[in-house]
Amino acid sequence: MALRLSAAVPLAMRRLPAAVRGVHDAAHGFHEAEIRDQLLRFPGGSIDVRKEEEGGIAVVTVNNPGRMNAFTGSMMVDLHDAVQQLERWPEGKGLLLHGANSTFCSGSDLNAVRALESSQDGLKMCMYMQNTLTRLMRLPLISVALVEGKALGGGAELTTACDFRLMVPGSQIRFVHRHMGLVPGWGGAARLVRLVGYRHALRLLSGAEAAGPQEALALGLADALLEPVSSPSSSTPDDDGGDGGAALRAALSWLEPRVAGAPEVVRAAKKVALSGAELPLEEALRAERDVFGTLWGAPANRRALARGAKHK
Ligand SMILES: CCC(=O)SCCNC(=O)CCNC(=O)[C@H](O)C(C)(C)COP(=O)(O)OP(=O)(O)OC[C@H]1O[C@@H](n2cnc3c(N)ncnc32)[C@H](O)[C@@H]1OP(=O)(O)O
Repeated sequence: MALRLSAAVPLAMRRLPAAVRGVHDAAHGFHEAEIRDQLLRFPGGSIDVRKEEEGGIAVVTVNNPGRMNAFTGSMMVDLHDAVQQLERWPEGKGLLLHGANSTFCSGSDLNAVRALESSQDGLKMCMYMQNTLTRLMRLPLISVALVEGKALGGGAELTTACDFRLMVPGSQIRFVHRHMGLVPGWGGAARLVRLVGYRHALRLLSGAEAAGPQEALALGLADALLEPVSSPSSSTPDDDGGDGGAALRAALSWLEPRVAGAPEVVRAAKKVALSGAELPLEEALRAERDVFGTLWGAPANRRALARGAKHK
């Protein structure tokens, strides 16, 4: 019973206010409304969100194919709004992030980069994107980046904000920042180190090396190599009839079994894993206890007991 009482305000929610908090706020000199207005002066492309209510999966498309899905300023704002929308989707379980026209994303739109050349403007954009990608990472959804074609610069950073990366043959993740006289600024370096370890991260960053599927798999940067099979009679929305649609279907097939079942259970799995990744051990244990307390004896747990579930 004590567990149930303490679960009334789960520690995980207090310590990981995942749904609403980024990293930077006014105390750090960051004023979101101000940079938002500035970014909206660089329009083009869109971030499209399609929620599949029945399966609880949202498909998010980075859509600026004329510029290899580079991020314009308005797309940065769109991504922020998409994440905010997904934070307010209690039935949501999964997120599939991909690029239009079978390529992932070529990073910042270089036209916007040139226009925002002062270091102050660059820092504001950096903090805006760090906040958005941190909130994306902390969504209570199991998230997957489907990498087709190239994920370059900020595009490579974006993949690291997802829980999993799936790659197709010929695709690559490449932190090209060094060639632009930069380092990652959207949180990509910090997340890359956590994914592949310090040495591999430093090698990928300092050499601006492209990681294809095999290397990415070996490093633990990618989680699976998809071998999409085209099907002319697909019913997947947004299916272009080519490999893009096939890759999307293959990625959904990978994700669906991982988000099967009751939303509260899937979301709880994400919460405890995230607590383990982000918090010191004792806090993570307390957070895990609190999340556990919300599920023990709850409907999904009772249904499983009633059916006498076996796990062969
Ligand atoms: C956070 C910091 C960062 O993101 S720094 C990294 C910024 N990104 C880059 O430097 C990528 C630059 N682009 C490239 O290397 C190539 O365009 C890549 C993506 C490899 C594609 O090559 P390729 O298949 O030959 O196509 P292409 O060069 O003809 O490009 C097609 C059109 O797309 C455009 N494009 C591409 N990337 C960007 C970008 N990041 N910003 C703005 N526009 C971009 C190209 O300029 C080209 O446009 P156009 O057809 O010439 O009008």
